[in-house]
Amino acid sequence: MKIATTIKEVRKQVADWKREGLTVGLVPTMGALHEGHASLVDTAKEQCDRVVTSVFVNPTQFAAGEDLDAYPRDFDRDCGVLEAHGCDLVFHPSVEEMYPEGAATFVELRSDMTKQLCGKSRPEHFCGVCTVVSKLFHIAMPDKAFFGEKDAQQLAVIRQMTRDLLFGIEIVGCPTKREEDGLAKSSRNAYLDAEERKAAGILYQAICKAQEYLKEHLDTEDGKTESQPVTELIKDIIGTEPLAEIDYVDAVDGMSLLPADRIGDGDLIALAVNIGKTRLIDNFTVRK
Ligand SMILES: Nc1ncnc2c1ncn2[C@@H]1O[C@H](COP(=O)(O)OP(=O)(O)OP(=O)(O)O)[C@@H](O)[C@H]1O
Ligand SMILES: CC(C)(CO)[C@@H](O)C(=O)[O-]
Ligand code: BAL
Repeated sequence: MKIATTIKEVRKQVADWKREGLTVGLVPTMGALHEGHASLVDTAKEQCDRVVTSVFVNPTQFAAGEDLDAYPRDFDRDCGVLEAHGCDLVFHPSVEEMYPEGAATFVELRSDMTKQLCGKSRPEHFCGVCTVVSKLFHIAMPDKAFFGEKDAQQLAVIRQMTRDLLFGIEIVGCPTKREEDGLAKSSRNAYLDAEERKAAGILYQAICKAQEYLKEHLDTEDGKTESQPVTELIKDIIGTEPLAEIDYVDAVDGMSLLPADRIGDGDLIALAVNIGKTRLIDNFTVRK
């Protein structure tokens, strides 16, 4: 496995691969890798001849006061994980490499999609994500790029940006990997102390109850049901956990991510919950 810190090195390696007729998959990450990230690399390996993983904690997607400085970083450990999963090239640039002095161009998706869900409490976040992902696409020029469904809004935003900017890259969504109690794996789980970690299980418990509810309540005629009882059910369950503070529990259209009064197959229920100081997100797609 090669390690590159400059754009030039990545471009040269990718150009060599393309000359040989090999396909390239890109897995963008912010490091502190866990089995969720590893599953993205595994899927990329299955679908592409060569896999590039970026490890870059992107400052522009963090607002002032968020956890940019505290965000876990352990590049040596990350390299061990990536090597074990057959990654071919790791791109680990400096902030100056990705944002050269004076860089003032940003990529912004001007649609209500970025104003829903996490966009309500993180209004600048998706602009930072779109900007860095565009840069990574230009650098690695992948055939396919792999993103987790845990970050469902990010996946939808990147799909639209990729279409709008004519990147010609296939975006592949990958299922959420979970801990034994169902908690979605996340780099930020490392912030939780033992008591908070136990409390965090409430998110998945609420999701499972909501899925059970939906199995019984999807209308036989149009395959839909009212959203509010489902989101209220989730809120009530999470409300039983004293360490949990809800940011949002929303039901949205699966394509536009706009609020939906009635939901059915393909729509999304997404939540963000603070456990102590740690903000956790999770979601599921409604299935008939
Ligand atoms: N549990 C998971 N299962 C599958 N993919 C995941 C999981 N967690 C993160 N990913 C995906 O890995 C990619 C990189 O995510 P990132 O580095 O932000 O990790 P993270 O664990 O989501 O961190 P954070 O704590 O910041 O949310 C994203 O596409 C993300 O959706
Ligand atoms: C896509 C991404 C790597 C961009 O910094 C980040 O938002 C993430 O890790 O999900
Ligand atoms: N996985 C999303 C990265 C972030 O929360 O900044």
